[in-house]
Amino acid sequence: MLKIGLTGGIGSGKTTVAKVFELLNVPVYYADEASKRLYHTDPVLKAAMVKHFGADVYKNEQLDRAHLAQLVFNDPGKLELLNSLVHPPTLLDAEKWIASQKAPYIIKEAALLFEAGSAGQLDYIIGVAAPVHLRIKRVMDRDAISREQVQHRMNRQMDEIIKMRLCDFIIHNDEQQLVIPQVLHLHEALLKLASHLQ
Ligand SMILES: CC(C)(COP(=O)(O)OP(=O)(O)OC[C@H]1O[C@@H](n2cnc3c(N)ncnc32)[C@H](O)[C@@H]1O)[C@@H](O)C(=O)NCCC(=O)NCCS
Ligand SMILES: Nc1ncnc2c1ncn2[C@@H]1O[C@H](COP(=O)(O)OP(=O)(O)OP(=O)(O)O)[C@@H](O)[C@H]1O
Repeated sequence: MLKIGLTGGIGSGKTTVAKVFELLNVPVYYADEASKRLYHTDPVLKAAMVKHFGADVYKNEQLDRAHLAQLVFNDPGKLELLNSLVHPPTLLDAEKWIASQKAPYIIKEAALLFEAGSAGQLDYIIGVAAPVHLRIKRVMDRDAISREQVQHRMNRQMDEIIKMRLCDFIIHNDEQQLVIPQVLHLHEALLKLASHLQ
């Protein structure tokens, strides 16, 4: 089974692209969803979160994401600490999920694939690229947040050009090219690559 990473900067369209792969019956692991689950189900992570970020990161047993985002995206040291707490259990969770799958190939979708050190888990990486102005606009519309809030997160991620250079395949999610034909083309190529492994 081939293990494929799917990454891109904030608002590039990773999740949108991942949903198209899911329609083609490709199992997809969403790292951001997994980390949000682990904040609630992993007692070691939960205790560390309370210890380092205070009891009010949880409200009625639910992680207060807006509060945590406010804390970490304005303070690089705090973000580094959060990453060091949540990325290792997410990597482990992904490994377990991958081991439980049966398919020609699976996809792991993550914004911070390179930054969190999970690229080594994977055979090939797909990058989703979109112009910065479009990424900012899409996230502002999707999350009803300000340009500055999007920019703060963007500033904490690897430069898009460097990230795309590290990828094996690129899907262009701009206003010129259609996404679905690109995904179909890549799906055929990945199935072929996977068949060589059997
Ligand atoms: C701080 C949290 C709770 C805010 O939650 P919120 O629902 O507002 O954002 P969400 O998780 O959906 O992230 C939206 C986008 O923000 C960007 N982003 C999220 N975490 C980070 C980070 N640690 N560094 C840089 N960018 C990030 C990504 O582009 C991501 O796709 C959350 O982002 C978080 O737990 N982050 C740390 C875990 C992580 O690194 N997740 C991202 C991929 S695994
Ligand atoms: N080709 C497109 N045309 C129009 N809207 C799009 C397109 N691709 C993505 N979007 C929209 O842009 C927003 C961001 O896309 P998506 O959530 O897939 O990005 P992402 O890379 O997963 O973002 P994040 O890093 O914040 O998790 C969503 O609201 C999505 O519906």
